[in-house]
Amino acid sequence: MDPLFFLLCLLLLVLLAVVFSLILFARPRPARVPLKGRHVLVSGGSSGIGFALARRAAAEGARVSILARDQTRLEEARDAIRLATGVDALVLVADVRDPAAVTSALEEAGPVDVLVCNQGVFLPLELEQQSMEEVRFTMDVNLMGTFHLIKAALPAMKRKAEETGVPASIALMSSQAGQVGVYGYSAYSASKFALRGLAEALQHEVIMDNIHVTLIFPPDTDTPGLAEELKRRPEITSIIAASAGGMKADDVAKKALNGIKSAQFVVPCNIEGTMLSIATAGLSPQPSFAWAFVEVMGASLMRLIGLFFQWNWFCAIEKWHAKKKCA
Ligand SMILES: NC(=O)C1=CN([C@@H]2O[C@H](COP(=O)(O)OP(=O)(O)OC[C@H]3O[C@@H](n4cnc5c(N)ncnc54)[C@H](OP(=O)(O)O)[C@@H]3O)[C@@H](O)[C@H]2O)C=CC1
Ligand SMILES: CCCCCCCCCCCCCCCC(=O)[C@@H](N)CO
Repeated sequence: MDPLFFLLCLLLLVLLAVVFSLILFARPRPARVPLKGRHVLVSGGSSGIGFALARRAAAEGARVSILARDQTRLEEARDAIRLATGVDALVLVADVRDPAAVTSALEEAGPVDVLVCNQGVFLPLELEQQSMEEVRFTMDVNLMGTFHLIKAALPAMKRKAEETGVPASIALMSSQAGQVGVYGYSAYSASKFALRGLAEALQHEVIMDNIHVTLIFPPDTDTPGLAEELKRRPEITSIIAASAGGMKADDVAKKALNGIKSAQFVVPCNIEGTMLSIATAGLSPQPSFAWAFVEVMGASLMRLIGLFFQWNWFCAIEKWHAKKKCA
């Protein structure tokens, strides 16, 4: 036999063995989380990505609740959702930093099938310049707020998932800055990386309750929040963020909702995001054997490409510093 042909056959056999073992071992097992007729609660549902998500969920026949601080913006969002879909969303006024307010909001809303923890603040600044008040505020809203939501929603969610036997979902809105640390985002990246630890641990704890955890990693997304952020974002932060491009809120919402429905653990939103997710797969749960295979095969290449990106970013930082010195 031709030795080259023999080697090719051997390679194919090894690859098939990998695929076959991943089909057997990929966990948690794949599931579908239906939306029609189910209760979807979106925190930060009055603006940007959260609003787009709530509207899409309503359009797919879900009962929707939106939670945020500002009642007027919530009511405007409710009216816009009604106009677009005919669905009357429930408005919940609460600050996620206040556990008592979150608990009573969830009592008012009733049992949830899909909890989307999407509220978030982003106040980019070099840590040396940033006040600890801003650091704490970022952690309180993005991380502690998410804990409060999950703690308040989980008992009733578990009961309902058990009674109905239909899979439920807890989705957390991270960011690509929750997969790679970025200049100006020390507080923000810390708060978003933390969500990953929370999500991985939580998935272990709730899998037997038929609850699937989903982590969403959007790039820069055109929202009222981003418009505010851009007024103060350091130039270098914007240069680095530009490597992943930008998206529209509705496109992110679509990706996110598809990820939730197919019970994916990690949901990247664009091509750069997919590469980033392969590079940072770590030990995260992976229900899809096909994606598990892509992760196994892509790991070293994506590490290499990631190092080139880091090279590029450090060059940009050096150049920017040199320019600042000359001026
Ligand atoms: N836009 C982007 O470029 C990206 C955004 N993300 C993440 O997506 C999520 C949504 O972002 P985006 O749509 O841009 O944000 P927006 O600023 O447009 O909207 C934020 C929403 O969160 C609510 N919110 C903020 N603070 C609190 C709080 N303390 N309690 C309750 N609700 C609160 C706001 O309402 P109110 O102020 O009335 O409380 C609003 O509904 C965030 O988690 C963000 O980190 C991730 C990657 C990129
Ligand atoms: C291995 C291949 C790597 C591929 C490229 C990776 C590029 C990463 C860029 C990170 C950008 C972070 C933007 C965060 C946006 C955000 O969260 C703020 N707008 C706040 O809302």
